[in-house]
Amino acid sequence: MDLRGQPLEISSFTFRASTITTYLYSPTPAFLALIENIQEEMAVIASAPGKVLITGGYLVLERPNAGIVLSANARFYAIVKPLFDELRPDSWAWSWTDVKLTSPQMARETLYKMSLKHFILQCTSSETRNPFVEYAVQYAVAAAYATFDDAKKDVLQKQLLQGIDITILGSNDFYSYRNQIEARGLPLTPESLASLPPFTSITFNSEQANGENSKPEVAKTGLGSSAAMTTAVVAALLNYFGVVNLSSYSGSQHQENLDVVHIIAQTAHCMAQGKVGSGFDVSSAVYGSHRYVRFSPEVISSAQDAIRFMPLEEVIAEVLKRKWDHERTKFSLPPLMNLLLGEPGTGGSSTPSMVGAVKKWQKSDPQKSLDTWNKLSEANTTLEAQLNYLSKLAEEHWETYKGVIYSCSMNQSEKWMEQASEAISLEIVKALFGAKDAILNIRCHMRQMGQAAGIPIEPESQTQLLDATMNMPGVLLAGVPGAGGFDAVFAVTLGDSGNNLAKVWSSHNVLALLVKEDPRGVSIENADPRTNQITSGISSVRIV
Ligand SMILES: Nc1ncnc2c1ncn2[C@@H]1O[C@H](COP(=O)(O)OP(=O)(O)O)[C@@H](O)[C@H]1O
Ligand SMILES: C[C@@](O)(CCOP(=O)(O)OP(=O)(O)O)CC(=O)O
Repeated sequence: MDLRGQPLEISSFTFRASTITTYLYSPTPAFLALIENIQEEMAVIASAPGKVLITGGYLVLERPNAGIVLSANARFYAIVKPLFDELRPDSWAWSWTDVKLTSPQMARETLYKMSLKHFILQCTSSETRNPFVEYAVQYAVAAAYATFDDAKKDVLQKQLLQGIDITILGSNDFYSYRNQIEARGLPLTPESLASLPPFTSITFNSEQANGENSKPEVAKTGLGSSAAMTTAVVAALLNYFGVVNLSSYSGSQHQENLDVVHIIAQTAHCMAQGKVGSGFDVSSAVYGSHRYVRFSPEVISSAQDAIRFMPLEEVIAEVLKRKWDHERTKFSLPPLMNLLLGEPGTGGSSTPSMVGAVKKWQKSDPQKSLDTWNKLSEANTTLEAQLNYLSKLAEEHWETYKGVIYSCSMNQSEKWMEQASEAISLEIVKALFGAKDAILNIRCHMRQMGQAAGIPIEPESQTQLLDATMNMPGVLLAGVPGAGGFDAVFAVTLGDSGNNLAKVWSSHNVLALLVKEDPRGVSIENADPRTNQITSGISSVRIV
């Protein structure tokens, strides 16, 4: 069958891609031509979620401390396709190709030349650079060369000579639109957020990133746009080249594919950031919600050194072979519980400088800092255990669980005990209190850590907001996610109580975001999100 010129669906590519892997061990020229054609026609669209780290801020930087990370329905999209329709006749002699990166929300278009020998990108337009995407492209191409045999390398070479056209789009939820909402005279409500068009232009923070309290370049909510962006680009490229096939959702092959995406995205993200963080954000962008224990930093730091004297292809081959020992255990919120985020309008924080301050404090006061860390670790473990116990109770006693959660959702916690009429419901309420006490302990030790390190981990303004939030009917947990600071706060609410909380937040100038938990990790999309109209605002105007 001649497929030339025929439009192909992603689903047919999926089938072909798996067939490609099988047949390339003995490819015929006709078969290679067919593959080339299919790949030429295809745009690959990948998406990866943002995150909220609800326990484990700072501690998760050190193994074996765990962090509970929830992925969000806020997603970053990468659309990858050939830049030129046809191979130019003289292209066989080229030692470079073209890469175009478009970020419509930032009104940026950046052009690069990529060396086909070293896979290094050189910016040829004067536009601002995007190191996350640059590393993602270089490492994904190097990963393809590192894993392909000669026949596949030939196909890849031709695919690269067609140029790479990358478009990146982040859901509105990654960014703060408070200023636009205010400028349009709209109320500070989730409904106003939902009325914004999908992939609205991003507000740049007015202050320059040079002062000590410098704000990030864009007004963001703290959902980890760089990790989701890097992961989406890596996944789209690896799928486009045929290194992985992310379209099949189950089985050990899928897990292996996800692991390859994780290694390349994590390595690219670290290099772009110039530091090796815990990696929970890239991990949740790849695997979705889970309990995370970090990888040993050496798996990447050795690559950072090797890059100076080894060809990139060999460095990446080596990184792929290393023992990646990050742990990811299934975790999800118990049923009938919802994640809610509230943006207090204080502008976001710079995480690296806060991490630096905590590390400095650990060095200067090892005894006390260890004591605080041990207490924090204990409280984190308790919260996790209580939530897991609630999930178990829900599974074993669904009707009772449902009844208790709904009645507690309409009451402040001081009245929760009254909702328990027999042994099982009492057990459920006790576990709710166990979780609530644990988050209060976590907050207390986080505040102590902030005071000792001289940084606002839970600043006074957030303390007031969180205390008021925890006193609202149906609120189980509230806290500062991740590193804390002035980013959006989180709450976990019972039943439908999140709607009421959103209203109360609005009346206190706190904007409830449209973000919900969505356990899905990286995935391949079958349509451009701009035509598909995928936004959390459209999927739900209601909060919970
Ligand atoms: N839609 C986008 N297009 C291009 N670059 C983006 C986009 N969204 C975020 N970025 C870039 O990603 C970086 C944000 O990363 P970072 O400061 O680590 O924030 P986060 O905590 O959200 O990961 C910024 O440099 C920003 O320029
Ligand atoms: C301190 C940390 O443990 C958590 C930081 O969490 P955030 O969610 O605040 O992170 P950013 O998205 O980078 O702002 C550092 C780490 O684990 O890397």
